[in-house]
Amino acid sequence: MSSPAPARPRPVHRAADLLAAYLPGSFYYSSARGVLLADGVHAHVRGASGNRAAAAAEALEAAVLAGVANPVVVGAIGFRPDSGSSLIVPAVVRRAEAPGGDSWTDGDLRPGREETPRPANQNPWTVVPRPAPEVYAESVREAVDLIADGELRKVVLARALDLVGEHSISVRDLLRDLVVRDPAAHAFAVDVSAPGDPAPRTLVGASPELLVSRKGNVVTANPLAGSRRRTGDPARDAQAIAELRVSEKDLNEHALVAAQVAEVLGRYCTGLEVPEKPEVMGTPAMWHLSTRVTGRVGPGGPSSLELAEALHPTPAVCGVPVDLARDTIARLEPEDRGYYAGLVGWTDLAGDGEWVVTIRCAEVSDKTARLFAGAGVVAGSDPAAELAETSAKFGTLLRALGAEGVA
Ligand SMILES: C=C(O[C@H]1C=CC=C(C(=O)O)[C@@H]1O)C(=O)O
Repeated sequence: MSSPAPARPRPVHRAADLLAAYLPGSFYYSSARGVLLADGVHAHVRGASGNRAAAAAEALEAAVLAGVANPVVVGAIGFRPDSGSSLIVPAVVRRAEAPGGDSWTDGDLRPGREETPRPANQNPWTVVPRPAPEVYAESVREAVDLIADGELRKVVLARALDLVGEHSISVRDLLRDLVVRDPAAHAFAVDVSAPGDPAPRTLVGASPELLVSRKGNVVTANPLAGSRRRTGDPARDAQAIAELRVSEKDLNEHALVAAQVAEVLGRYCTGLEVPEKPEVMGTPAMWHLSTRVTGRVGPGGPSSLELAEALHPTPAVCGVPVDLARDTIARLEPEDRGYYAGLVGWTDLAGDGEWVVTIRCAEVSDKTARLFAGAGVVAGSDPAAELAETSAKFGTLLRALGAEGVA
């Protein structure tokens, strides 16, 4: 057996250089905390649902013994327990830490001097909604009836848009566009190609929702639920924010997520802090109710991936009670979610890492992009409003693809 490689100091990289260095097949992840760009595969991490943190820990230890310095596990896990996962120990990892420890200025992440982002993927698109919008609205109506009748309290129903272009989609340009438009988002690109795929498949997106991060002994989660479209018009946006703060329906929808996240983290953390009332956070496309939950874990405590597996799926993407919500989703949604509503991120040997909820994303393969967006259905949900909310959520990806307004 070889002895562990001595820890080497990490070279310093610029965030913008790492974004520019992304190539198809790389793993890219950026957030307020830093940028991680990974290339090549040292080892694949297998493991069934609920067991992936243990498989990741084993793979990291084996990587150290094989001489990999500072190994990490990176990748994505699908929505359903039997969905695929794409987790690896990469051969090469380059990182850039955010300058102040926890936030970027726009300029840190911009690859060039370009001020106004313009979609680099100029494709004439054919758009196919799955299902048709009226069928989605009908399924929301059915879910509202189920909620009125029985045990189901919340279910998140999603719909998909398939965009087909005339030429191949550049994932590199799409990723760059997403990062430039919203440097505060958790932006990612993950190769999720599976055997038999006719072309490489990449999961790419800009999620606003931190499932969980661990940095040293500090654990943070940032559940979101309860939404309004962001229009860019100051008066309408101020009204949307004011409405969101007092909407009983949205506060109830949000409270279910915040309570589940606090309950799960409470099993692992001490000193849990859960603000009493949510705040409103904004992305370029949406306003969301947001609760930032923090706590601490002891030495040898759970890794970020163990915490993420315990939290997944939160009622931000599934529902309450979870099994009934999952069954309802399987029955009412015509398309398999794949990686949408799963998790994307990284974890290291010390257990540090960051995992986000896989929303505001697309699976891209050659000329096609499949986008998903969902909305939380609770008592009192209006099918037309939930449909409009999913259209607004598609905005993040549609703008970056130059296809705004097709949803
Ligand atoms: C399920 C999605 O968003 C979640 C995150 C924020 C707000 C949500 C909502 O208000 O329904 C959703 O729970 C999505 O973007 O596809």
